[in-house]
Amino acid sequence: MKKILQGAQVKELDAKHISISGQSSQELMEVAALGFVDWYVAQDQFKEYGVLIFVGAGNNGGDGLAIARILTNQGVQVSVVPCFTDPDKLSLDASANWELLPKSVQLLDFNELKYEGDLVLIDCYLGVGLTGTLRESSIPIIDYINEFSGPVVSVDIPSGLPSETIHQGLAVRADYTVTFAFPKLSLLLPENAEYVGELVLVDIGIEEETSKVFDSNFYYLEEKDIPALHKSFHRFSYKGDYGKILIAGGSPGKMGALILCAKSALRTGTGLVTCHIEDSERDIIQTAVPEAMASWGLIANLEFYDSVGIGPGWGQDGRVHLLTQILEEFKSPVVVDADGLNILARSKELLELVPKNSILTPHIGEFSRLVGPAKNHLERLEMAKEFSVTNELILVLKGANTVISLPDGRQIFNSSGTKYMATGGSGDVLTGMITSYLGQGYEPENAAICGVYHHGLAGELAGAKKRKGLIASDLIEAIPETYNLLDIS
Ligand SMILES: NC(=O)C1=CN([C@@H]2O[C@H](COP(=O)(O)OP(=O)(O)OC[C@H]3O[C@@H](n4cnc5c(N)ncnc54)[C@H](OP(=O)(O)O)[C@@H]3O)[C@@H](O)[C@H]2O)[C@H](O)CC1
Ligand SMILES: [K+]
Repeated sequence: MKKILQGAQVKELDAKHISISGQSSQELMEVAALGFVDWYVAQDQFKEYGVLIFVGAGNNGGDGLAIARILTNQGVQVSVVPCFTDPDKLSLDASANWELLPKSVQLLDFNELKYEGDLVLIDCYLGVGLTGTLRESSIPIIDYINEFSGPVVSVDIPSGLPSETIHQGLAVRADYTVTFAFPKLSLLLPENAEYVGELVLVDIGIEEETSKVFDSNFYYLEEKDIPALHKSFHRFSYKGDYGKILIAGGSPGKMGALILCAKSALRTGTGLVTCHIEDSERDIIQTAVPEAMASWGLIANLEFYDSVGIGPGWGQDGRVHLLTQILEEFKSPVVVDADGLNILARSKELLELVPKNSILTPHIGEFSRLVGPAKNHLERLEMAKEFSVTNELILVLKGANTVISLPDGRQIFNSSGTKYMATGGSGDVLTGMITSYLGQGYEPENAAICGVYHHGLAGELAGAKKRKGLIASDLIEAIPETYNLLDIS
């Protein structure tokens, strides 16, 4: 899994990579530029466009000059706007790429900018080398980029955006940010979403091993990390091997949440699902999910189950005794969501009963009730880490880049998902998936990671077809497709 380093560590990371690989820094810049161009030319929406590249004096500008050359050689019409006064002051690698710039590239003076036709503006003005507050002289350049009528693509980071913090001042507001090696932390903070646009990560061949020595608790979860975390089953496996799970949830008027949770657990691969419900609701569950069983009253034989999911659509009144029973009698990790979390938030004694390594899946509102209100996402991340470490629990903080906080202090940002997943029942589906993996015998950490990643991927697959018409049931239908896509059997 990729580590998320600080912007200031990029130079050290490059230096370490260069010493290990024997590649020069200019070659690394070339790899980055080629990676960008590969992504760019694959974008159908830009097919008929020329490009206007804003280039700064540092290596971000160097990337831009290399991109200008490569795109020109591929037949794209390229103009460059040098945002520096003296080419002699360019960084070493930027200067080398300045010399290599084809004569056919038009150089445009920023103060006399006039252009015609459909253009994509590529922002290679400032990268992670930005220090302190933006200088006066940068303001007109960034203002210009933000007033540009066409699409804006920022390279590595939107110019003016610091790489670790929440930003409120002036910075490029990009439609796309194509970042190299690893996503900078600021690109993952919801408060910065207006600057970042759609985030694309381009691998530049720096081995994960190289970043091992750097100090960071933040990681970025990608598709390539997932297959190795899955357990494999064989043809003699029987339904008991796939896990027997109990879901305690649902209440009159909120049976839908439980139904979604149970169905998603089945689609994730669970062999036997039992729903613990109120007596009055048994017809609903048996009709809606014939594959599931139902139980009611006190839970008779908790030891029969491999995992327990608690909370979807449950309500809080009259549930405390049942939650206490589960937490006291079920000694293995459980999954707690929704009203299960709300009860824990009210009763810290119950929180202490939650088995170690259990997985709690709050959205921001539930997080704020359970852990406390945060003034921003950075503070929330710090609180989440502290909560996980202190209580030895796994906390899945749901959002655009869901963050999994682990008891050893690591925090993993998920990369899969789509905006279309912000729909009722999406969280219930996630609970079903994580409970399912836990019941299949996955380590709790892997259950949380696989659940979160496949949930997001199901969202991408369903979202590609249904867009804003996506509903939670579409996510469930797309779970099997995620196994096909990742070749997981
Ligand atoms: N491993 C990788 O990810 C690679 C990244 N690459 C690219 O390199 C940049 C980082 O390049 P660097 O040269 O360190 O710095 P930048 O180009 O981002 O920025 C330097 C210029 O910014 C000016 N600057 C600094 N602070 C301010 C400010 N507050 N206001 C305005 N301007 C500022 C600085 O000016 P000076 O006068 O101080 O020199 C420089 O002009 C990374 O983001 C990637 O794009 C590599 O190409 C490949 C490997
Ligand atoms: K930039």
